[in-house]
Amino acid sequence: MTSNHTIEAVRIPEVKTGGSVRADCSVLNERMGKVVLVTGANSGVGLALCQRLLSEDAQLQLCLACRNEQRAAAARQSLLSSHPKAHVSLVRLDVSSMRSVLRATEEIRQRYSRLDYLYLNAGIMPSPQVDFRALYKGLFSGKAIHMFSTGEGLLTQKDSVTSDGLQQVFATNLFGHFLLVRELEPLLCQPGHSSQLIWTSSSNARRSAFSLDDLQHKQGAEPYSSSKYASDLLSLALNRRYNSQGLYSSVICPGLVMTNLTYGILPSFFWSLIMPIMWLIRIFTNTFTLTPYNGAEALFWLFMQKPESLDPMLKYHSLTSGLGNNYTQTRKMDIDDATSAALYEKLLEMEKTVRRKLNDEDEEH
Ligand SMILES: NC(=O)C1=CN([C@@H]2O[C@H](COP(=O)(O)OP(=O)(O)OC[C@H]3O[C@@H](n4cnc5c(N)ncnc54)[C@H](OP(=O)(O)O)[C@@H]3O)[C@@H](O)[C@H]2O)C=CC1
Ligand SMILES: CC(C)CCC[C@@H](C)[C@H]1CC[C@H]2C3=C(CC[C@]12C)[C@@]1(C)CCC(=O)[C@@H](C)[C@@H]1CC3
Repeated sequence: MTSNHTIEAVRIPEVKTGGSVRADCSVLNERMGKVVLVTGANSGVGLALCQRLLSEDAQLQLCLACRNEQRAAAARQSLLSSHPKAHVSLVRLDVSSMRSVLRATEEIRQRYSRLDYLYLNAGIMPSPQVDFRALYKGLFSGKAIHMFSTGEGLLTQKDSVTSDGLQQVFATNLFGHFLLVRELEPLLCQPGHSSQLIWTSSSNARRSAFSLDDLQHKQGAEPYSSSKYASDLLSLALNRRYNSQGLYSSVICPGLVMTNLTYGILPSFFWSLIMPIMWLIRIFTNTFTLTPYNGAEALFWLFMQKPESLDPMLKYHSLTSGLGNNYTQTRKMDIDDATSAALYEKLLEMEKTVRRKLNDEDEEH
């Protein structure tokens, strides 16, 4: 990781007109009625992002794409209780099921004529196992900070297979989102408009966990790291493919955040117990953002950027200082065009196979 840049979150500029203060119209008009779709919006970082977006822009058309109707309705209710006039709609989407992606995107295409932001945030880390021996060794290795900010060498997961015959982690964290983007292309690539794809990746993404010969990570024990590295590569490929049509893709890492995902690693009472230690570690790494609000910092920061100004080789990290101040910092990703293009080709091939399989199944019934 090289070239770090710290960036403060910017707010809509205000201008004084005849004694009254109003928001700069040129900026505001650009944002009015923007359509934002967030996957995995019913909890954690996704829900915190939605709260922050509505506090920034009351005119947003926000669509929460979630797999569980009850949890989605509860999230919508909590957003409406703090923003009663907000436009918040729901769409049922299980990103790990390709049939669900096709059904949801059909509905989204009927509902909206364009999409300004697509947050690809839903993600899983099933049955995580912590290697406590590696943790103990890491403490005295001189690489403790790196270990705490990336979790490198500390975690393995147990994967399973979906009804489409795909690896669950790959299908959820990457492939379902890839198909989502492909299906929503007409809404994202509108002449005269620019749109943003924003992936919730991770600093746990590691080149050595990923292989072009085993895209789905069937053979390893780190499907999470592999899927997040694949999302970094895919984001670059999407930029190469779609920038000329006004579509821009970026990746972020929210830092270590206390959410359902981390409560799957260690129980919530244990995290609460070691909270003072984590505040202490935060002083040295700033990557322990800990709350969903803090973790959503980079997602929120990107919302306010001109996408043309973003560098496709950088990852945007949410960071929180020892004093609790949030900021976004960029770090260069360990990715290259050749691997990214090769992954993209393989995903297109896989897409064809999946579509063929679904068509065959439809014909059989
Ligand atoms: N927490 C952390 O420390 C870090 C998290 N991240 C990433 O942040 C993202 C958000 O996770 P986080 O907020 O932490 O955890 P949460 O578990 O709180 O949020 C994950 C969200 O994804 C949804 N989701 C999972 N599987 C599917 C699916 N098949 N279809 C649709 N939605 C699905 C969940 O829905 P449901 O409620 O139905 O399960 C939930 O809303 C993930 O991509 C994660 O990898 C990255 C780095 C660190
Ligand atoms: C005293 C301690 C803080 C003990 C906790 C040890 C480990 C369980 C954590 C140390 C670093 C953590 C970490 C993650 C999970 C939990 C740890 C390994 C992540 C891998 C979670 C998901 C992500 O995407 C990463 C950004 C996290 C990196 C740090």
